Amino acid sequence: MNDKQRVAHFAAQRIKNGMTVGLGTGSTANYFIEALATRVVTEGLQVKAVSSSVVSSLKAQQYGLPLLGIEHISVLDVYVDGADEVSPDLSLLKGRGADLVREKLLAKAGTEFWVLIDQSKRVQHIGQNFPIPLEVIPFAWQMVQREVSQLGGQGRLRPSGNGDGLAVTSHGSLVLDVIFPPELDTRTLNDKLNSISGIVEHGIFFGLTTTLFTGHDGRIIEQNP
Ligand SMILES: O=C[C@H](O)[C@H](O)[C@H](O)COP(=O)(O)O
Repeated sequence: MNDKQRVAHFAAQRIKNGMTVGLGTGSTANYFIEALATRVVTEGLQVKAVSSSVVSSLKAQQYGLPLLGIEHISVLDVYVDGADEVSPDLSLLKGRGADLVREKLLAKAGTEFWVLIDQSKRVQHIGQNFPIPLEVIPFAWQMVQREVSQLGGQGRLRPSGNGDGLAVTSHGSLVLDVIFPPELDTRTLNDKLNSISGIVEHGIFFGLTTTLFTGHDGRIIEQNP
């Protein structure tokens, strides 16, 4: 078992009977879905799941987890997902995939938001290893690019996987991957990005994590903000 599998398994043991659980997207979220489904089968655990992407829906379906459509809920007991970066104040960078909109909606709808990572995701500041993904309304991308450049951001549209087109998210947006000056603190950047018209959603998850579980050398470290 690697650290991602171990942390996913650990979090799945924390789910209680009757909970509505949001399922994240990515390899760690997939391990969590598998571990949760195993409890449903072996222990008769009763849960309802809401998925953040087509991929996690398919995974949940494959394991027989009962799914609710996101349009049918307004609140969750817990949302469980991975992250691309986590800073010491438990801010996150997410969105290397294409499911940012649903991921942030579910993170906000969760009474709790559990973040599952291995040690490689720990950073000193958000944006250290990856640009910040901004999901933008396609016709507004140049206006958004101009606004972020006034904050010192250097952005380019994300190419599609094969490189001969543009990446389109599951929400139908384009993605501007933007590198911001490191001295711009996460809270300020989060506030500024929230206020730019044309940005549908962005990859900074500020003040949302309720518990961080880190798998590190076979141990689980649990932290609250
Ligand atoms: O959009 C992608 C999500 O933010 C993932 O949670 C993130 O990329 C982490 O993925 P993984 O668990 O595969 O490292």
